[in-house]
Amino acid sequence: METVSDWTSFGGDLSVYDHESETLGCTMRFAVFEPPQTDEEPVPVLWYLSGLTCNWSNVMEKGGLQRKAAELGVMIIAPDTSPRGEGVADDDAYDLGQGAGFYLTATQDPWAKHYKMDQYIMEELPSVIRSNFAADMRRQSIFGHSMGGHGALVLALRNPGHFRSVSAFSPIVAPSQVPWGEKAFSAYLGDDREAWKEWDACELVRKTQLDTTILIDQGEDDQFLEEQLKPGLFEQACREAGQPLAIRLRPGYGHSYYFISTFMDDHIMHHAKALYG
Ligand SMILES: N[C@@H](CCC(=O)N[C@@H](CS)C(=O)NCC(=O)O)C(=O)O
Repeated sequence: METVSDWTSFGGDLSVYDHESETLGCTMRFAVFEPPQTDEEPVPVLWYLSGLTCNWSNVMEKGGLQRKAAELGVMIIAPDTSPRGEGVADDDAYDLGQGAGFYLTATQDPWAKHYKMDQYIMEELPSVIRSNFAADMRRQSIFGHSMGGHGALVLALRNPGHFRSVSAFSPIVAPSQVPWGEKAFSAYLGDDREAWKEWDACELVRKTQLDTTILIDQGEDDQFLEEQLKPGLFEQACREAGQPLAIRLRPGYGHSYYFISTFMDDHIMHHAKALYG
């Protein structure tokens, strides 16, 4: 693991690292915000998964998470959104390939060789965090934005009990039914739509419910709301399955980090309550 940058922020430490990922077969960059409490004892961990085109920097630079995470003693990890590098399959479009890993294991060429973001987030990166930081890995939660909201919901629903809480800003909740998801899943998983169900929050929640209320914030003026996000589909699936869900529509807000940073404190408080409860 190699340190790329290291800053003091709100009494804590915000640092960026490169490491060789065996799972993904490339060098990966991630950021960690360590709250000041890590000087005394290991603290719980909150994973933040970003959206299309993003890397570690979007949420760390624009999400406004440091003050609340420092106050409440939560470590935040911001991984990248896909495998990266010259030898890694890519596409010219912003919504496929590098920057658009969709937090799944691809089964189709040329993607299958490197695109295994779920394994990276669930197994390899946690072991890097456990070995190098004062992290209490028995207490983990997850949240994310857009494609990363999809990632947070899907990873929590595929691994019930692993995360103490899950939340999302403007998540892609039904990738099998919207253009972003249809494009990515066709490429990564192939044409068999049965295989898509394993990576679709609306499908997963019908089979598995979580023992925690899922929190979602969604801007009503989000340009992607009607075509790509469709939170009503998840609301209906949760209602039918008996999954507790708190979904809050926010008038006037869009899809950007101006929206995310507005409600960031709420989400960190939601997770801290579960992590310290
Ligand atoms: N049209 C946009 C779509 C991508 C987009 O809106 N990405 C969201 C996540 S789905 C984002 O967080 N972008 C980076 C940012 O706002 O910092 C682009 O090409 O960048």
